[in-house]
Amino acid sequence: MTRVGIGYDVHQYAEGRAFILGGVEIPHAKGLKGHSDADVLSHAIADAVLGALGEPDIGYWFPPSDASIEGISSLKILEKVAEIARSKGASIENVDSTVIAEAPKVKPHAAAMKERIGAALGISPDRVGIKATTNERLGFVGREEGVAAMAVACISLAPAAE
Ligand SMILES: Nc1ccn([C@@H]2O[C@H](COP(=O)(O)O)[C@@H](O)[C@H]2O)c(=O)n1
Ligand SMILES: C[C@@]1(CO)OP(=O)(O)OP(=O)(O)OC[C@H]1O
Repeated sequence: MTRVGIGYDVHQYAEGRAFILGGVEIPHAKGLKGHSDADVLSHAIADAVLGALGEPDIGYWFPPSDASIEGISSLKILEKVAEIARSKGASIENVDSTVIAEAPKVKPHAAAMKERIGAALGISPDRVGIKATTNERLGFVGREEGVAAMAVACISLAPAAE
């Protein structure tokens, strides 16, 4: 049986922070704000997989109130999500995503992101889709106040786990 899930996340730009997306640090004048490394793409993908698994969202597994996870790499979050999938006898078939950002350019880094996300999820990079678009300068993304990401995931469940 296959199941799908959807994820969405937004992070604000912040001075003095790294810009980490899909586990890759992209050189940029501003980074993203968060309790974690603020990897908006990995968070959307994590929620998509958790949704497909019928599990609670990222904030349940990694509460923003937990001081011990301050600055956590979101690749660790994806590794945990993959572990949850394995524990339920589920295979992650593929994930697809879109980053919505005026800057920086995502495309030059997409191959590296696919490698890192794939490794964290335990799937081949060719099962990780990463696309990007600007918001044509409209809204909070257009004003460069923040970055959004959306993702979908497809998983298959072994018959015993259905
Ligand atoms: N942050 C971004 C935004 C866009 N791209 C790439 O540019 C293409 C054109 O984007 P438009 O919003 O102008 O249609 C888009 O298809 C992406 O390939 C990007 O890399 N990073
Ligand atoms: C992983 C967490 C932990 O605080 O990361 P944040 O950086 O707070 O990011 P957000 O996407 O707002 O919520 C997810 C959180 O659970």
